[in-house]
Amino acid sequence: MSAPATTTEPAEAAPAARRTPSTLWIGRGVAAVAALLLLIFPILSDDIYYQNMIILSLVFAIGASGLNIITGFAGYVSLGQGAFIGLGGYTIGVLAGRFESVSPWWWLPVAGLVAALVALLLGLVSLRSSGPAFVIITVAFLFLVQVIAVNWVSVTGGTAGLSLPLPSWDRDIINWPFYYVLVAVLAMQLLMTWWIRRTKLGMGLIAIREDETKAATIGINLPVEKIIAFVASAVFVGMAGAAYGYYLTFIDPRGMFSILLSVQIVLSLLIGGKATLWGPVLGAFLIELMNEYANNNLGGGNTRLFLFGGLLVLVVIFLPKGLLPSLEALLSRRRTSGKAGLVGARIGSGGSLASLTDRVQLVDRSEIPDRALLEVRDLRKSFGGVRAVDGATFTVPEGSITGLIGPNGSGKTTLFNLIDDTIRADSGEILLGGKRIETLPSWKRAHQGLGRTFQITRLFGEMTVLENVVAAQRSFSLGQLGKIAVSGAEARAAEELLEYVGMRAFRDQRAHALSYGQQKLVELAQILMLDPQLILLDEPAGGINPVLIERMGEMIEELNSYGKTFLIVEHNMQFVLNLCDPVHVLARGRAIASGTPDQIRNDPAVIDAYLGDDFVLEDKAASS
Ligand SMILES: Nc1ncnc2c1ncn2[C@@H]1O[C@H](COP(=O)(O)OP(=O)(O)OP(=O)(O)O)[C@@H](O)[C@H]1O
Repeated sequence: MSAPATTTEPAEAAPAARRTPSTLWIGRGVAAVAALLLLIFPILSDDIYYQNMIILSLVFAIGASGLNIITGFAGYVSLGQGAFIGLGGYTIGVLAGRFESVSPWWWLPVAGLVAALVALLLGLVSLRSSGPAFVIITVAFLFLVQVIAVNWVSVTGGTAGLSLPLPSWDRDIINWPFYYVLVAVLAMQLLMTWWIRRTKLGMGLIAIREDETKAATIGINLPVEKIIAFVASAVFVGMAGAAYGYYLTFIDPRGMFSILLSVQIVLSLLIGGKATLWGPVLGAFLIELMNEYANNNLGGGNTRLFLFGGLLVLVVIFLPKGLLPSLEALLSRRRTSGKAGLVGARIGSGGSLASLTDRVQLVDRSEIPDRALLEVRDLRKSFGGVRAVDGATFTVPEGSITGLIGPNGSGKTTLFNLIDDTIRADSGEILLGGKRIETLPSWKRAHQGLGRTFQITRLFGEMTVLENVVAAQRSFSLGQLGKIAVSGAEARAAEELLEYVGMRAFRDQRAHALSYGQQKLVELAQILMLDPQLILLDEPAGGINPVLIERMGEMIEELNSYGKTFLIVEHNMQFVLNLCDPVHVLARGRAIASGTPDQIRNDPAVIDAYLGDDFVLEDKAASS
């Protein structure tokens, strides 16, 4: 067992993406003071006006922090978040009216459950739509629940609304229970957000936001993770809605399902900063200040819709990241200005596979069965009139490094897309280890042992290098999703793989800051996290320097010596012919030749369709 070769020491790094301990502690200090002030405010001041303002801020903060999970993390923008406040309000309103002897507080968890169930339905919709279409659906959803509340008069009271029981406690502390219940719900919401961000689930959601198709190829179970995110984004919001409804003592459909409430919640999130823990809370308090200003000085009512709608547009254009991330970026710029950081740092010389502890299964080559690991049978895919893959049939023997070559546009990348379900085939069969996989979604194919890199790398740009690797999910279980990803065993395995590809020193850099060659290495580490049986590499030597091409070749050979099977698309003929056996040649979407590198070199059909006479002359010159 050889020791890992040394890499660029992490100590040299000036990680831009990671917060320094001082910034972290300043942030924690500010949050602790704010939380303390929030807790003692009703004791310090009995001013009902300010208590009311804080209560509304807390409702916005819970709504925005819930929204953060689907919008900030998973990238699904919803303008219907206010509906969950309304649903919570109506749950308590209806139940408190029916069961007068029961304290209304008991209906809070029920309100959370109702919101969660409705969110589950919205989550199901998200499986079929995304982007602007999804935003429109969420607005329609908001109006739909409002229409139901208006028309289901026997339950909701229709436009006449519902009255709730008046608080039974001392008038001196009339707001306290509402205030502290909302503080407690906010604390639970924030705790859940903090926990999700640290888990495999959180990594999966951010990966979905960054590139949903790619996320599926690294084993992220899109349907389940999205639905969990939707439910998590609504459950505490429903509870907050119930507390808010009880606090108002009267609810009606116009107030509880107003689009203004949803706009204010979205704005709170966008102004404070998506995908941050405290951004939505900061944003909520700022929005409530503006709310009060608009009510007192601008006439309230529709003026507020005009004000907040306009503000929404301005924030999207001029403050797309929100306050907290912008502040963090500013501090990071000041901290790193004039320092070289990792720019130009050498890629590490890499470690040894044998030093990896538990992630990659090392196989004795003599135990590899003599069979085809991948079989592609009569696969077809057309784009309009273009038959990109037209009856491709070939096999990849287990334990081989198989090459797939062919002219530009011959269908190689499309074939990869069909094999990993980035695109669904029109017809044909794909077998992995003897099992049909052509009807499985991408993430299930990844769990069956398929890993794939892309011709133009597709890392998750806003995630750090380490997060990119740790996001990959080898299998699926709810227990797996709850695993902490940013530290512990998962992070250790990812670091080992980064060490192996020579990129450990870059672990805290955001992926978009890496060079193309560095991204290729991280993408390789990312799919190794899946411990795949079959690795599809799309142009691994394309666009990188000769030293890295050599290192890439060495890693492929070493991984292969430990039992990994490869299918490689590559235009660098020397790279393919030195490394691969067998080699398949694709032309016009079908395999026209297969054989050893020597057979391919000398096949007249291949020379005619792809290699050309120049290649034959150059190849002869190189070998003489
Ligand atoms: N999404 C798409 N929509 C329409 N046509 C497509 C799409 N993807 C691929 N094609 C077409 O299918 C054919 C095969 O493309 P593909 O990218 O698979 O070729 P390739 O062999 O990988 O090429 P290269 O070596 O240049 O990467 C091309 O004619 C291409 O224009």
